[in-house]
Amino acid sequence: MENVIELRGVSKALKAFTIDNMDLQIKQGFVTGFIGANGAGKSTTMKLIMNLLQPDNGEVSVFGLDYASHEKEIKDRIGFVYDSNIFYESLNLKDISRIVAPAYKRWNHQQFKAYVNQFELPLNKPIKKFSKGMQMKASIAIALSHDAELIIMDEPTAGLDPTSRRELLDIFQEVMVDGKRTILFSTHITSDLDRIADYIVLIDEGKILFDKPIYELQEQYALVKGSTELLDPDTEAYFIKIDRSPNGFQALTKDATKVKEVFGNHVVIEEASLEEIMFYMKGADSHYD
Ligand SMILES: Nc1ncnc2c1ncn2[C@@H]1O[C@H](COP(=O)(O)OP(=O)(O)OP(=O)(O)O)[C@@H](O)[C@H]1O
Repeated sequence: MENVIELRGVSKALKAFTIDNMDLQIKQGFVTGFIGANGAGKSTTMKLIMNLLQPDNGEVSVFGLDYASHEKEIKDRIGFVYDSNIFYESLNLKDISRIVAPAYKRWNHQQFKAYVNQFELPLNKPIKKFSKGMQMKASIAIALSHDAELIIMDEPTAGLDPTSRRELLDIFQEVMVDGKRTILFSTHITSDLDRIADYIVLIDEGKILFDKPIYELQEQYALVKGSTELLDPDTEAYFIKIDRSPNGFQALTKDATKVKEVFGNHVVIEEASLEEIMFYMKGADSHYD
């Protein structure tokens, strides 16, 4: 199985927001970072993947299975971290592990205790008295303690201090070592992705703009600066978006090699960060790849 998650022609209309005919494949054995502006549709897509929302049209399959007949099996094999606390607030971690454990076939209490120790979480304190970062760590400890093959996390590093964030990224790398697991997580902190992501999916206004290996983004995408005199309808075609100013233009290209070939030393070509790619891709056509 190459794709652990597949969305085919998925549409979902919410009040003022639509996901229209979305296709998405998440590859097994890799870390995929899910990025996009506020309100772009990351959480909505993840809820569709988790069957917390049902599509109006199209198909969602996870591990090659559909939710209609395999919901329990699919959920058993996923570790899910949602962006708000889903546990009963007056319970503590001891109670929660007791309640959560029987729900999973392969709950590993030793593993759970190890994460609780590593994250320095109190076992007897009610979750409502945890800080936001502690609540996130608690969700992550549970998600990583039942031998899940697929780990889906909605902004797991939000609200964590820099040391905890780094520690968590190291843990994500550790859980990926056996090559069998898959991680999909959304984040606004693009430096997290530079550290651990293999693939990047960019979403904007409910549409997937691209789904690419991160090395391909680093190799092919670039920021180009030059004089506006170089621009005409033919040369503009090499760019996704062009910013013009009295001093010249700055643009994003997805074909740095071609731009070098065409413009030579007349332009300056710089590496584009994920943030810059996101900025320039906003409002671009769907599947601009
Ligand atoms: N239950 C709902 N009913 C109606 N609209 C909703 C619902 N949930 C989300 N939306 C809308 O869908 C859009 C996408 O929201 P979503 O939470 O998926 O974005 P996001 O990319 O996760 O954003 P952020 O980065 O801010 O978390 C937003 O405009 C939001 O207002």
